[in-house]
Parts: sequence; structure tokens; C-alpha cells
Amino acid sequence: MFISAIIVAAGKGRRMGTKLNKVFLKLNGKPVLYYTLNVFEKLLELNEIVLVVSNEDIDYCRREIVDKYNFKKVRRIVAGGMERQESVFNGLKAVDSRCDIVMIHDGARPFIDKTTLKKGIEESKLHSAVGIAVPVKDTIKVVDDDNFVVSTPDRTNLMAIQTPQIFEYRLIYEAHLKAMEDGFLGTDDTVLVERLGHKVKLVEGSYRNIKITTPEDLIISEAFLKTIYQ
Ligand SMILES: Nc1ccn([C@@H]2O[C@H](COP(=O)(O)OP(=O)(O)OP(=O)(O)O)[C@@H](O)[C@H]2O)c(=O)n1
Ligand SMILES: C[C@](O)(CO)[C@H](O)COP(=O)(O)O
Repeated sequence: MFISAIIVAAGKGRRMGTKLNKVFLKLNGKPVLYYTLNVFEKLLELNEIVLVVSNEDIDYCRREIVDKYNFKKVRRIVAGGMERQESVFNGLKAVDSRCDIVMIHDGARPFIDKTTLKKGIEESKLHSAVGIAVPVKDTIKVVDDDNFVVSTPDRTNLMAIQTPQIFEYRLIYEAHLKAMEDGFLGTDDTVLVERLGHKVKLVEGSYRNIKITTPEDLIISEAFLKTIYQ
């Protein structure tokens, strides 16, 4: 079985508010993207990594991350698009032709762990679309455009979706193609498969698998790193 990973890191990081893209910001001296790639590089089950970055970051990324830290599984570095969905689709077009299963992961989620990845792969052999998720901890409110509460859904059945999201390659490729044809834009990849009427299985992951998005996430990340490397 040939397993590929697509790591998307072609966003602008606007909510972080830094000049340097958040995936290149340093945590304990190393870029965020280093930590993300490192977990996938060490995953024995994985055959290759396709890294998706902004066109202008391709050379920098190859030199300062892939070559510098000797990430041998990164077989291709390709340019992303304006939206995350487009970046993923570019990655899907660049994987090895033998790809059976593809893991799609945000470069901005460096605290993904090997156990969750393995669990996700095993589940994807039973269900062809799998997402890593955690039960929501807060009470969620549905609001109208003026922030008046419309309803309070029962939290028992609410999960917050993360990445990786793991798919049978042909299924996710078809789902992306259909979304593009329909002009549908989703904020994750499982929704594209849901649109096809296909079942998606969620596997419980870890609250540590945060997506570094706003400045306070960097403080949390430094604290996580201390528990991992000290
Ligand atoms: N056009 C895009 C947009 C996002 N991403 C990637 O998708 C992941 C999740 O996106 P998000 O956290 O929203 O990142 P940004 O788009 O960079 O952040 P912002 O929305 O604050 O600008 C990140 O690893 C990001 O680099 C991407 O590859 N291509
Ligand atoms: C795919 C994702 O990580 C799921 O949580 C997320 O939707 C992508 O980030 P964004 O901030 O919604 O672009």
C-alpha cells in the first residue's frame, strides 16, 4: 500500500499578523514547519511527502527546511493557490501515481503525534474517508448576523475537526474535482466527500493538535514544546 502525505503551508497567515509567514516562525529555534514535517518523516508507514507552499517560498523552503533538516521523504515541493482547497488540489495532482491513501495535513499543526497518524491510517483502511477530531469543550451557539442566539446545539454530538484527514486517493481526487466544477469552497477536505454523499469517519485525536493561527498560539506552542523535548 502506497501512502502519501500532503502538507499544506501556502497560506498567508494573516490572523497571526507577522511579516514572516507563521509556518516559518521559529519555535525553540526551529521553524513551525520543521516540527510538522519531522513527525511525518519519521512515520514508517509513509512513502512520500508532497509539500505545498507559496510559489515565492519554494526555493527558501527547499534550502532552509527540506535540505537543511534532511527531510528525505519530501519528494516534491509545489505551489499552492489562493485558497486552502486549491493548495490541497495542487498537492493531490503532484502525488506519486502509485498513491492508494493520502493524508492531508496543515503545515500549521506541528503537534500532531505519531499515534494519531497510525490510528488514522488504520481507520482509513476500513473507511475511505477519515478525519481526526476532538469533542468540543465549549458550549456552541448558533447566531444570526447581529449575534443574537438562534439556537444552542447539544454538545454531545459536536466534534471539532482537525487534520490530518485521510482518504482513499481516488475518492478525494474526485471530491475535489466535483467541488471545483460546482464552485464549492469548503474549509476542510472531508466536507467535499460529504457532498458526494459518502460517509466520513471521525477518529478522536488530541487537544494538543492545535492549528497555530493567532499570536497566543505561539505561547501555547512554546509550552507544548517544553513538555515534548525536555
Ligand atoms: N491558500 C492557502 C491557505 C492556507 N493554506 C494552509 O492551510 C493551513 C490552514 O490554514 P490557516 O490556518 O487558515 O492558514 P492561513 O491561511 O495561512 O491563515 P490566515 O487565514 O490567518 O491567513 C495552513 O497550514 C496554511 O498554510 C494553504 O496551503 N493555502
Ligand atoms: C482544515 C482545518 O484545519 C480543519 O480545522 C481548517 O478548517 C483549516 O483552517 P481555516 O482556518 O479554516 O482555513
